[in-house]
Amino acid sequence: MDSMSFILFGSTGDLAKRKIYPALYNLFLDHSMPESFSVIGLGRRNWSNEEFQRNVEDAIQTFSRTPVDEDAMDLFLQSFRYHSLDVTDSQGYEQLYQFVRQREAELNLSENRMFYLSVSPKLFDVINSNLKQSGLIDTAGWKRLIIEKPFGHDLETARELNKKISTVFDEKEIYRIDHYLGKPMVQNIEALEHSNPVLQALWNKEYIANMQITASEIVGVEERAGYYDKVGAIRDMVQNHILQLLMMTAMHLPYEINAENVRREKKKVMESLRPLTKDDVNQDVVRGQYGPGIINDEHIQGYTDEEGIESSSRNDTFIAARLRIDNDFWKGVPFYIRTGKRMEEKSTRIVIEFKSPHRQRAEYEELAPNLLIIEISPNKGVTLQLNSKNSLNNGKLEPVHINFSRDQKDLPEAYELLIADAIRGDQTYFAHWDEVELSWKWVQPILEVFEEDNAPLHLYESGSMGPKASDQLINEQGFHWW
Ligand SMILES: NC(=O)C1=CN([C@@H]2O[C@H](COP(=O)(O)OP(=O)(O)OC[C@H]3O[C@@H](n4cnc5c(N)ncnc54)[C@H](OP(=O)(O)O)[C@@H]3O)[C@@H](O)[C@H]2O)C=CC1
Ligand SMILES: O=C1O[C@H](COP(=O)(O)O)[C@@H](O)[C@H](O)[C@H]1O
Repeated sequence: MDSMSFILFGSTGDLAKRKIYPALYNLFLDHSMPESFSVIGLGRRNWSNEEFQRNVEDAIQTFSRTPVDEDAMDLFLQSFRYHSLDVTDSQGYEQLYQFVRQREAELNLSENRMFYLSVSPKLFDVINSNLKQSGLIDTAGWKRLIIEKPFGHDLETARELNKKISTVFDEKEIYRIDHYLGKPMVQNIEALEHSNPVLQALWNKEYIANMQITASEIVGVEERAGYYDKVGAIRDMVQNHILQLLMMTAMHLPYEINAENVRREKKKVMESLRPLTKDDVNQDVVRGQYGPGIINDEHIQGYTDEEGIESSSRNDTFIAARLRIDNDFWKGVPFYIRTGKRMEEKSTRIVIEFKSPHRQRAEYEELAPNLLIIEISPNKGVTLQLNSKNSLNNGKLEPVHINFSRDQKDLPEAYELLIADAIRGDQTYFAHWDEVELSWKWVQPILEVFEEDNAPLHLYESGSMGPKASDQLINEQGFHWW
């Protein structure tokens, strides 16, 4: 693996602490970091190297999935240095450049530089311009950019951001993080289909009645009122994570799994996704907001009573939608998605409901459908629902479940898998610009209808599975949510 500098903008922030340091540490333990590397943490605060290293160690103690090994930790931290920089100050980049080069010389590193933007999206642009002016990107080795979400606020701002970034980094150098793509069970979808001829043969419109993607959360807006009230579930979850799950599930399997092929097939899914007009939105999309309720015996206040949220807020904390993919594989198969906060359970899953062939025998009429359930998080596993005779119940046909689940703690975290891929230069599980643009294009009419407040806002009880209108949406085709 190439030696490299990992230049982390936002190294004193929440994401770095909860996800990035634990991921780097586990990769280090796993020998998935280059033999020599330098991590340069950036932020405005005036930390010494020792303070920085102590913070990194504390973060790993608190958030790593594996226990800390003191010897390994000491070795790991030797690569970490802190450099104070206000990213809006263009003068400061010269010093940063000198510092990066100094560490490259000390550690005898090749000039491979990974720039990780773990800062507010407001700063993406200024960092990008300042990198362009500085010598940092003129390297004899590779340069790569890992960029956090959200990538734009709507179609237009996403395009502007991409245009600017593209003046500094080539598409092959841009790693847009969507942490759902790093989840092991999401990366398993294509393997499941590829390696099981039984599933491969059934994975199409002939055999599938509908597909359902659910990402329900128990948590509410938490401490992110300022951010969340401006974005809602549609931008926070649907435009990125949910549409990525849709692409991963619906893409036609390429013969060879590599970044180019997977991204080409995902793009095709988005190109075939039937666009919504603003008039369609009320038919195919349900907007909800949580009201008060009870979760785990605890009284929960409604969204508009949360700190930092205006009592008049019409923001969406829940979205359900019906989507159609107009290609040869999926024509006629409805895809249903739903996501929301303050729901009954935390669960991200994909459920594939198979068609029931015409029945000859009356006893088969009441049969449950066959289902393939892919549990993504927090449980990770696959369940197949079949029907079988129960000899303890007069030979009645009843649904049975064949399932396997992975031991949760052994599985790498999404950030581990994604950072490892970026270090190796593998873009398969990063969002290509085409996917991001097509996703914004698809959600744009919904954003506009919501902006104009031209869609009902259905209140749902905290602790429920969303508003009744979401059940009605799926009932229209004779289905229900699994
Ligand atoms: N936290 C999370 O769980 C998730 C976060 N994200 C994304 O990750 C990114 C970072 O989020 P998060 O860590 O939560 O944010 P925080 O607010 O916790 O951290 C922001 C970081 O930016 C630095 N910063 C702010 N202004 C400047 C400046 N002018 N110059 C230099 N550094 C600056 C801060 O350092 P200092 O104060 O020292 O200047 C701090 O390190 C965002 O894009 C967010 O959307 C995505 C998914 C989940
Ligand atoms: O990106 C985000 O994702 C989380 C949900 O992620 P998960 O891995 O816990 O399923 C969501 O809570 C947050 O609002 C959103 O910004």
